[in-house]
Amino acid sequence: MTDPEHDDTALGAQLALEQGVVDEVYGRLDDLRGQAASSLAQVRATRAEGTHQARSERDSFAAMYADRLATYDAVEHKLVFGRLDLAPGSTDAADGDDASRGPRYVGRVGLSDTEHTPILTDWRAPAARPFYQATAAHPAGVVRRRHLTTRDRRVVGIEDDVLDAEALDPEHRSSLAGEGALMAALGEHRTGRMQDIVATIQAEQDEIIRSDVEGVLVVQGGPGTGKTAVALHRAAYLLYAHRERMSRSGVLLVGPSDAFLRYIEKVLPALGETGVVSTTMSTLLPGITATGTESDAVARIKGRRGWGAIIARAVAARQRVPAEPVRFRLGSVDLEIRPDDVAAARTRARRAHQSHNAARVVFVRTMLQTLAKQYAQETGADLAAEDVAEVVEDLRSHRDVRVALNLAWFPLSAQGLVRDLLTKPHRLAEAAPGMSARDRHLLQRDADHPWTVADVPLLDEAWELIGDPIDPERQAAEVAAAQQAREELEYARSTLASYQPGGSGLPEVTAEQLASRMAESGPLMTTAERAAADRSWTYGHVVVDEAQELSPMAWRSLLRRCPSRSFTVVGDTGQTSSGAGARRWADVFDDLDRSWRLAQLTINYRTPRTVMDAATDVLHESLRREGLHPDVAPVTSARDVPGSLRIGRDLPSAVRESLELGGTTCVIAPIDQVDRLRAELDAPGVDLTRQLVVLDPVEAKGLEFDAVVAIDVAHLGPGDAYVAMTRTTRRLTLLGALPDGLDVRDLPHD
Ligand SMILES: Nc1ncnc2c1ncn2[C@@H]1O[C@H](COP(=O)(O)OP(=O)(O)OP(=O)(O)O)[C@@H](O)[C@H]1O
Repeated sequence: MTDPEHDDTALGAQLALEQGVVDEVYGRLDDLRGQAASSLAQVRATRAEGTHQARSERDSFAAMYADRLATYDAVEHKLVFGRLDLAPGSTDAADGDDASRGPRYVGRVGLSDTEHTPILTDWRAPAARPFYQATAAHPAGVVRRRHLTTRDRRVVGIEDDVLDAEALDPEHRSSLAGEGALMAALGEHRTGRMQDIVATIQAEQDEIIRSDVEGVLVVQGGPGTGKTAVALHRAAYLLYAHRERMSRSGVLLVGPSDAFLRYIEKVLPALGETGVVSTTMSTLLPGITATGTESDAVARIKGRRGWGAIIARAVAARQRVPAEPVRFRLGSVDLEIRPDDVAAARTRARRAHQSHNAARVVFVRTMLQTLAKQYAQETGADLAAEDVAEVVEDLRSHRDVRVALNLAWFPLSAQGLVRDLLTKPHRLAEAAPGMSARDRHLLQRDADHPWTVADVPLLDEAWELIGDPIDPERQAAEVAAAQQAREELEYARSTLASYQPGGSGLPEVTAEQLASRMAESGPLMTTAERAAADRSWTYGHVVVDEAQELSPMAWRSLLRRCPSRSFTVVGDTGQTSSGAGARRWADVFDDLDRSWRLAQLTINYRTPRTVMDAATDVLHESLRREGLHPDVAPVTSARDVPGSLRIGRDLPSAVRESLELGGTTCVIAPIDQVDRLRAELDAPGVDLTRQLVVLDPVEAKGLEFDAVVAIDVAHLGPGDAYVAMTRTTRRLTLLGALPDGLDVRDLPHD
């Protein structure tokens, strides 16, 4: 028989014991923070004297200490959340740690005491893995796993999983206590900002987070299964486990919307990581923001695979051999630009395998030399090298030559080429002879139409083939910058050792990171900032969220950003709303990367079971009606909430009652109603930190709210209806036209 009073005392004693450990860890964090602050103050107080080198060194170290301070601040919340008790004699190959050293504490970062003894294990370290992976069937030497719940710096709860009950001594057995940390996290009110899940990552999620960095990993999972959370934690894990490679090349995260990027922006910093470039497809290319809209039919045409060949043909069409010789006069000599010579120069330039604009230099040089030879033949002179150079320069500046060579090999820009294709029917017909006249007609638009998201991969394709606009000054500056970067890396390597504080528990700063800060292009520019500004940057890893929305052309663009094909792709083909998006992952990846692998997530941590089951019925009904067969696996909700699904009476009362639950409420409606509803409810824009927002289903992708009021779900496509119905953590109220497939008999009507 259990004695409640004894249980309380035992729990109190355990809480006090854990508080002691947590205090020590925070004490160490405070010390390190103090050290970093004083180092920063010291560096800042140093007078920036003399050379550029000395100044940039000072700035770089100042930035490094400022970064450390920011990291210490970011990990403050829930710094310690786990404890592993290992069976006596069990050793861990990862760090040689063994049970005799006492329990192992797991937290956001790794910390050691002043004697260099580890006091906190980084959640990403191999030694922390059993915290997420150990089960009763496979305890991995763990006797007990303890979840610590802290508020501010206070331990307020403990919860134990006994993995090896045999090995537990009676004293330990009586100390088992605590509410489910996971359920507690799931039950919290939403704030409009995603929180990390580091304290409660589940085994199937951990498996994906730590999966091998190489290759394309596709994670399919229904709504709320933690795909976004897993993708972000995987990015943090890879930055930790492959720091050298990732700090040099960076990690790119592609999300569905700016609102989504704001929603998740706090997660990686809270995991101690800031070096990730976040973007949407609309802003993938530096200097271009796609704000235009267009019909789904047009987006679908633009998303088709064949555009690589179409754009290549459009570029090749600007490398032309004239039908007739072009005659001109240089001084008193008659010369001609002959079709055969142009054809030969064109072949030579094409063989250089460079972009159009870079190869143009080869073409022009070849043509000028050919014409200089013709000049020598015509004059019968045996020209010395300087004379040839002079003739070449005269030819280069000759107006007729310039015009003829431009016509033969036109200097292009990606924007100009794509705009021509979309606004000049003859250009598109020439480049896309296989496209139907109807599709070509659909694509045509006015020249001042803003870029759309479906244009971005076409622009990228063109940019790849055409290269940057020709700018000799910039080319020279790039060569000089590359030389300087090499020197700075050498310098950073040689000086870094003396500055590394050591024993801080934080990842060491690499020479590459330091050198990148010293770069002339801006002493405080990080790898991430430089990567974001450079279209041709190739990343160490790319994470793509809501990946089901991307077209085959968008995938081509993204694969270009990481030729080593290290990708984490998360999505749900049941939620696809773009006509150009994916219904089956094999259709996307079999063509792009044969070695792609699939992982599945099956537990919904967001949506109450009643709501999730109804959403699934509606999805299946609408897919059946539309004859669609996406790969969707069944999803089970981790919990239910009484009264979580209801039919509303009218908008004001549905919104009022939703807001009364506390936390956030979102009204989701077909796009043509959104403006009116925003005005009516005084909820303008997409500010997720407000208590009430109005969104269309595409804007709501990836987000979640305490309560959702979904209007006219019957008028939404299958993916959009599924998205709208699965955004809530507590209550879904349906208003207006109800979707087919919903069993309304037992539902409460307001
Ligand atoms: N292991 C976990 N511990 C605590 N919370 C979790 C866990 N896994 C997921 N969650 C929570 O569940 C919710 C849904 O997660 P997330 O947004 O990552 O799902 P998703 O699969 O991307 O959803 P969707 O496809 O519907 O946008 C989030 O609030 C997330 O914090």
